[in-house]
Amino acid sequence: MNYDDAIGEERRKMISLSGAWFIVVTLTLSAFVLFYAYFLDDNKYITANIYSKNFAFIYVLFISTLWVVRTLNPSYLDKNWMRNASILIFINGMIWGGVVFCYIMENRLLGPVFLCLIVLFCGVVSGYTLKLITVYCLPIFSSLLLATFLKNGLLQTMYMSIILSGVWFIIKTSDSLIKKRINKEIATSLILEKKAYNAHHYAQTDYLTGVFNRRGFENEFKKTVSNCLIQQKPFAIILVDIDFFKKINDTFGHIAGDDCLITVADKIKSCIKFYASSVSRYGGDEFIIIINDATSAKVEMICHDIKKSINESSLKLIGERCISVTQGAAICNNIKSVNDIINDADKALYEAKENGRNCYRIAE
Ligand SMILES: Nc1nc2c(ncn2[C@@H]2O[C@H](COP(=O)(O)OP(=O)(O)OP(=O)(O)O)[C@@H](O)[C@H]2O)c(=O)[nH]1
Repeated sequence: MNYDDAIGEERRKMISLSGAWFIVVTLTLSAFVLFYAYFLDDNKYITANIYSKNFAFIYVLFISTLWVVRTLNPSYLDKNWMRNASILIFINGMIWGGVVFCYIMENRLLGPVFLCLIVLFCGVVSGYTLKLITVYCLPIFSSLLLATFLKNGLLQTMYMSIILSGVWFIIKTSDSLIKKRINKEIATSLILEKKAYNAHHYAQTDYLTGVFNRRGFENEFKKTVSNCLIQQKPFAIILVDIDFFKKINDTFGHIAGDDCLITVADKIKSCIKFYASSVSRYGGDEFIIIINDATSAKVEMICHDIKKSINESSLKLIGERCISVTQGAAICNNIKSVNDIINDADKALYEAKENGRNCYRIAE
C-alpha cells in the first residue's frame, strides 16, 4: 500500500467513525430536544419552521456538493463510499428532520452549535484532501455567517465565526494527525523491512570477508541450477584454496591470516565482477565461485586473472608477492552432471595441488 492509499484508507475509517459519532450525538441531542419541546416549550411549531429551512438548505448544499465533487473528481470518492455516505445522510436527514420539527427553543447557543455539527460532518465526510474540505466548507461557512448577520446582527455573527473557526481547526488538525500517523507507520514499516533485509543478508554473508557464506552459496547454487534447467545454459564452479594458509597463520599470526582471507576475497570479487557470477567462502581458506553461462575459455581466463591478481597482491602484515592460490574448476554442460560438479572441481583442485600449487586445473 503506498502513501496515498494509506491516507485514503485512514480517511475512510475516519468517515465511518465520524458518521457513527454523529449519529450518537444526534440521537442524544434529539432525545433532549424532544423532551424539552414537548414538556417545556409552548411555541414549538413556529421555531421549528425557521430551523427546518436552515437545515434543509444545508442538506441540499451538502448533497449537491457531494455530487459535484464526485463528478469532477471521481477518484476521490469511490462507489461504496458514495453508497455509505448516502445512507448516512439519509439516516441523519431523518433524525434531523425529527429534531428540526421539534426544535422549538429560542436558544441562540444551541442553534449554531447544531449547524456547526452538520458542517463538521460535511467537512470530515468530504475530506479526502484539505483543499477539498476548504472548497466544501467555504460556501457553507460563508452562507451561515451571512444568514446569521442578516438575522441576528454583528455580535451573533462574531460568535458564529469563532465556532466555525473551531470547526475548521478540528478538521485541519484531524487531517494533519492522520498524515503524521501514516508517516510514522510508513517509517516503522520501512525500518522493519530494512531489519528483515539485514537479517536475511547477515544470515547469508561471511562476517570476515563480506562474500556469501556456505548458506549463501547453497541458495546461489540452487538458483543457478534452476536457471541452467530453464535456459539450458552451462555453468561452472571454481574452487579457490589459499596455499599453505596454516603456515601463514602460524608464522604471522591469525590477524595476518584474516587479512590474507579478506585480500583474497577482494581480489576474486574484482576478477569476476564483469561476469554473471558469485563468490562464497566455502570453508576455512577455501572459496567457491559460480560462473553462469560459462565456457571453458571464460573459466580459464577467470582462473588466470585470479592467479595473477593474487600473486601480485601486497598484504600489510605479510608483505608483497607472497601469497598464492590453487584452483580447480568444472563446467556443468548438462543437468545430469549437476550433483557431480563440486566433486569434479574438488578433484581438479587436488590434481592442481599435486601439480605444485599456485596453478589451476579445469576438469575435462
Ligand atoms: N586466520 C584465520 N584462520 C582460519 C580461519 N578459518 C580457518 N582458519 C585456519 O585455516 C587453516 C586451514 O588449514 P589447512 O586446511 O591445512 O589449509 P592449508 O594450510 O592452506 O593447506 P593446503 O590447503 O593443503 O594448502 C587452519 O589452520 C584454520 O585454523 C579464519 O577465519 N581466520
